[in-house]
Amino acid sequence: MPFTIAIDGPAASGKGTIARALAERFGFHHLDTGLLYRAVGAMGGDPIAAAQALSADDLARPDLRSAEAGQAASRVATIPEVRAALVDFQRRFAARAPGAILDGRDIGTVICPQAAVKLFVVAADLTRARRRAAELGTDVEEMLAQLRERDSRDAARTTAPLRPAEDAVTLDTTAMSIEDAAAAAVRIVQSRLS
Ligand SMILES: Nc1ncnc2c1ncn2[C@@H]1O[C@H](COP(=O)(O)OP(=O)(O)O)[C@@H](O)[C@H]1O
Ligand SMILES: Nc1ccn([C@@H]2O[C@H](COP(=O)(O)OP(=O)(O)O)[C@@H](O)[C@H]2O)c(=O)n1
Repeated sequence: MPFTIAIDGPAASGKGTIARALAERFGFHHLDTGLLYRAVGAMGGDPIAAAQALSADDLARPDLRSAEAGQAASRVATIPEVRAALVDFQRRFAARAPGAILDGRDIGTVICPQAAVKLFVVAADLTRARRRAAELGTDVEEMLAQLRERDSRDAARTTAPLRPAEDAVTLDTTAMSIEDAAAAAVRIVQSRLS
């Protein structure tokens, strides 16, 4: 049975960074599920048709990491049919041997409720805004407002809202370096692998 790790949490909390570190350490596959929604938002037109037609190649678009793509993703992510069209791709990925790590918003609650390990990665709003603004070279105050808007939309939607699974371990990375956060996540996974 492949080993699945679910990593959820608000924007720019450090999910992808931790997921990549775990993928490297344990030799597991990694899927940044946010790219699926970013690609659907970026494709324009009917988002439901875009989600149904999505292919892995669409995830390679260079413009998906922008703040605008994140906002567009968050808007299409409220549409139940968009979410339904993306479930199979994520679950097929989650079944890849020897193990798969998926990061997003609803992995531990909807996509992979049976995941062996569920992390809910959080950090203070301003910390997250500073990190993402540094990453994109944009203004911190503007990023803070954007992240707050996106996080509240993600948490308020009726379908697959952003929330920790009952059995998720919460990891607050506010005061952690990237190395500390990765080491903490590795320890959590190792405790479940043994
Ligand atoms: N613990 C940390 N300390 C400092 N910077 C971090 C930490 N974790 C992630 N980052 C940086 O913050 C930004 C957002 O991290 P990322 O892993 O992409 O977040 P998410 O996947 O949750 O959106 C990236 O530039 C990343 O390098
Ligand atoms: N599994 C997921 C992943 C992303 N999303 C949506 O897609 C947007 C972008 O996700 P992302 O993970 O790329 O965003 P960041 O956390 O990297 O900023 C989120 O704000 C959500 O609205 C989702 O609804 N479900």
